[in-house]
Amino acid sequence: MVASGTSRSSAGVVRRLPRWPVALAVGVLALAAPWLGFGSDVLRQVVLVAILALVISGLNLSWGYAGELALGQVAMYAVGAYVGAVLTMHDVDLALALPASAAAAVVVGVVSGAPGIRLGGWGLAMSSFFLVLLVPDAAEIFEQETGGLNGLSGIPQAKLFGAELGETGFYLLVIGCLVVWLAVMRNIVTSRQGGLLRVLRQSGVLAASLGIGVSSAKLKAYALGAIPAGVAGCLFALLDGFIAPDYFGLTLMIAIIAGSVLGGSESVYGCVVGAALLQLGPMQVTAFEKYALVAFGAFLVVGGVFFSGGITGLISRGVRLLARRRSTAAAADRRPATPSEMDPIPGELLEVRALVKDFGGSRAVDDLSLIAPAGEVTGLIGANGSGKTTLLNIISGFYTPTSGAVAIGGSELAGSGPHQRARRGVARTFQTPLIPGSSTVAEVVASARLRRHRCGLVATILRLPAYWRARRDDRAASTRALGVLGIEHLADEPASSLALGTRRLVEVARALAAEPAVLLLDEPASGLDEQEVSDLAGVIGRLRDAGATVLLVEHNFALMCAVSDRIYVLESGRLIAEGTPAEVQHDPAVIESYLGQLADGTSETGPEALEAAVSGNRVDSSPGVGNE
Ligand SMILES: Nc1ncnc2c1ncn2[C@@H]1O[C@H](COP(=O)(O)OP(=O)(O)OP(=O)(O)O)[C@@H](O)[C@H]1O
Repeated sequence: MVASGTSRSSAGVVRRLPRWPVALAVGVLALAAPWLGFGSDVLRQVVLVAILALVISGLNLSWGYAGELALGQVAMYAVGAYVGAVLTMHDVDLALALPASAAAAVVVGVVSGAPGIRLGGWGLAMSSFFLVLLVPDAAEIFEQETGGLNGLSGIPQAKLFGAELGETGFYLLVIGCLVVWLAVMRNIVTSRQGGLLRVLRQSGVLAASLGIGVSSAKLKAYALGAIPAGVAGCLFALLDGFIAPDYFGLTLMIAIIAGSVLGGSESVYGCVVGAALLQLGPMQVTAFEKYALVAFGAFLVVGGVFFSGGITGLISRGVRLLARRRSTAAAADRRPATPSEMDPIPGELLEVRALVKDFGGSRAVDDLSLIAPAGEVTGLIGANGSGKTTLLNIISGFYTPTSGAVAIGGSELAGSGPHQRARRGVARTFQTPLIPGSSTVAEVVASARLRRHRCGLVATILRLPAYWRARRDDRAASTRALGVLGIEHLADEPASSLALGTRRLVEVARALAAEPAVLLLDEPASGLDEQEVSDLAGVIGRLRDAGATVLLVEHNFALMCAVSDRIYVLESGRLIAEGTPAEVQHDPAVIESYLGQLADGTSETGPEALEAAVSGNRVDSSPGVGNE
């Protein structure tokens, strides 16, 4: 079953080297600091770094990993601080006050984030920005509890399980919270949930096509990021026994973004680096306060321009370079190895009935009916703008048809969105491969399994048996899918660094790993060289032989004729011909449509002429989901 030549590259080995032992060693060292002779001043600075790191890590989760810029961390930090302070003043133990602060931050995050996420685009960034502006007003409205603009003083010393913590105890608590949170975050981002976040960041369209409910997944990431902010707020309130709305303003918001960019927003431990740089650097200078906004803005620009990926990204790149990643990856990204056998694919009948799609006044699909049976390749050709991608977008649920129906296995899919269609078994590739930037090939393929064998957050964080089962299942499925395409040896390579042809194969492997009832291939040969097209033809033929239902949209007429059992021809959204490749090649309507009558009244026929005509019509872009 497994492809030959599958030895792992040294780059892959380096990528998989765990970083947590280094982080754990730093954590243990920090915990031991009170006994290593450091004075109160130093310990206080470490506490401030840890608190800032907690807030930044929440932003990293929603922005760095899930790609949703949310500026509300400061507001959730403030909520945690006020809830923690008020509860402590009412003699509530920290064992309760800390989770309550986190919970309050999550509630505020969800309530304020939901509308922003639903709005899409910059909706969350805008709504969370306004949330930060509301902090002083909220403090004034609840003046009796919060002390209003003058702040809240007299917050007593923290008690944990009834015992006063003292300076050392409080220090250990703060560092302990950071260590535990970073362990939780690491377990999240190195799991399926992490894969889900990366898919979300790459593209909502991709996420939906993999069966992920985009809005709820984004909201979950945002809510998760609120937890460390709420905890940090509670700890901050107890540090000096005083808080005021001034502490939670725009300057801190910019500082947090700068810390995230500098440390590395797509990194678990980058938050500590970013927080330490800010806290131990500019925040120490008293005169800095006056120019803080400008300075943090400058950090942001410098970080964004010179270290995309932040300092931790820089270190990772250095380590990979040491392992001579470039040469190894180049060697690995060669032609596919001998593919392994394909398991049977339980394809289902796809039916499109009298479909119409209007965009404003223009009709993109006009009364189109076709069937794609299991165990066959059904081809769809047509000049640019003839409605092929629109049809794929309707089948996969991204567009709602004006009228008509789509059915799989005899049951209609009316009213279901793209993620529901994906769950029903519709898998697709895209004209431009959608591959999350920082994922390995194996992770990209395994992302097709995110909706299967659900493994909850608790099982993921605590590494319960359900987590290991899901992980084994994912690995086996991606190994199988990559094996049948002959690219299993690339499993640990960064997927986005591969050549276009290989990325297309990775997309097909991802679709295959979803065990699709219907497989939609949108121009898979575009941009491939002759050898790659021939490899692709072999793969499509084997998909058909394994029982898959394949609907192939392609401009490469030779490939279309070589692999299709039946071809449908579109012109301006209407079906003008259908039949076997031989029938279509000689169909007068097709010849007329692509070639027109020649000057001498004759017409040129055959696949070469048609292919030339179709390719001649080709331009590279048109609007719509498929053209992302
Ligand atoms: N989201 C949209 N809004 C408005 N018009 C659209 C949209 N998507 C597609 N169209 C229009 O519908 C028609 C069919 O486009 P479609 O992309 O489906 O064609 P196609 O056959 O896939 O072309 P290509 O081969 O270039 O991908 C075109 O006139 C296009 O401009």
